[in-house]
Amino acid sequence: VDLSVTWLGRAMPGCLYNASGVWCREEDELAALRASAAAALITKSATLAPRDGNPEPRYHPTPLGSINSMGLPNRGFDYYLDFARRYGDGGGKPLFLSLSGLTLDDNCAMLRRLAEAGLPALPEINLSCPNVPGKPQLGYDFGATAEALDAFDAAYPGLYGVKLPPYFDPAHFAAMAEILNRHRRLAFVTCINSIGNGLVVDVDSEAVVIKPKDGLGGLGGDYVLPTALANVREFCRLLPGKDVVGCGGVKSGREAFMHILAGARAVQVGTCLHQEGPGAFARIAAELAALMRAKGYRRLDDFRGRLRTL
Ligand SMILES: O=C(O)c1[nH]c(=O)[nH]c(=O)c1Cl
Repeated sequence: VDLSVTWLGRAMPGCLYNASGVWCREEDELAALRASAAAALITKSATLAPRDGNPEPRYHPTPLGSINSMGLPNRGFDYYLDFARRYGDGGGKPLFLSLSGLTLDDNCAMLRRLAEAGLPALPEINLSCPNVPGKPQLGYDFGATAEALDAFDAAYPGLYGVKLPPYFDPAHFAAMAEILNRHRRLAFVTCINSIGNGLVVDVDSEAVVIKPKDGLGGLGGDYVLPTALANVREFCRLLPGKDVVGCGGVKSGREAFMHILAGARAVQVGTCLHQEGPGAFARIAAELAALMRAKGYRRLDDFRGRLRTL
């Protein structure tokens, strides 16, 4: 079976890669991803200047997934741009740079610098970080999102994507789609980021499990799979001509299959990668291939977007 993906004028040897933020903050982590069965790489969301992020504990695994309030710890844009310069074409594995400026000007400055560098790396602009105290998620402010995308178009001449927060209402899917469809070079959306501001409680300690925001953090893993699939399927329907990358709750070939059935062009792995490490990509790919073989599918196009309704 063939798990390869061709999109954005690039070819990927498979369909799985990391979710931004997981195993991608440091150069050695990115090198491990590149050496793994991941079919692409994306860097930790960059701010213009380096950041330490929120106080620890700020990540906590649970039986059903994870909660995090990292607070955008990253090495700063120059570090990831330098990595991208030395990455070249990555031996056939596309590189994406996640950008999460604290202001619109910062995002535009990073986009301009990326454009000037003239590298194959593509930006995935993060509209959905839920964990910077005092900073609301851009993706939940439709006016601000519309303004930001106009500025991104002016700052960056190439193809770009955005990382969206989960939406939970058809009116919101429609409102976002109306805005996103105004932008021809906005070539892909990644659905979803963590479900923001959940609260995990430890019965024994009678306490929360992470320090920032009195325990509030973004949820990942099993908690988010149905929401992720809904966002993938709705935006595939509402954004003709754009690609949707599925992210959320992928821990085996089965969830990867679900995301592609819902329409995903490619699939990102977050919480499961954090817990298992880069070996997860070979395992999930093998499971997906076995599932495809059992169903008589030879390539992803044989079933992508074919989710049946009743
Ligand atoms: O706290 C974080 O660094 C973080 N955590 C998330 O779950 N999603 C994001 O986009 C970011 Cl930027």
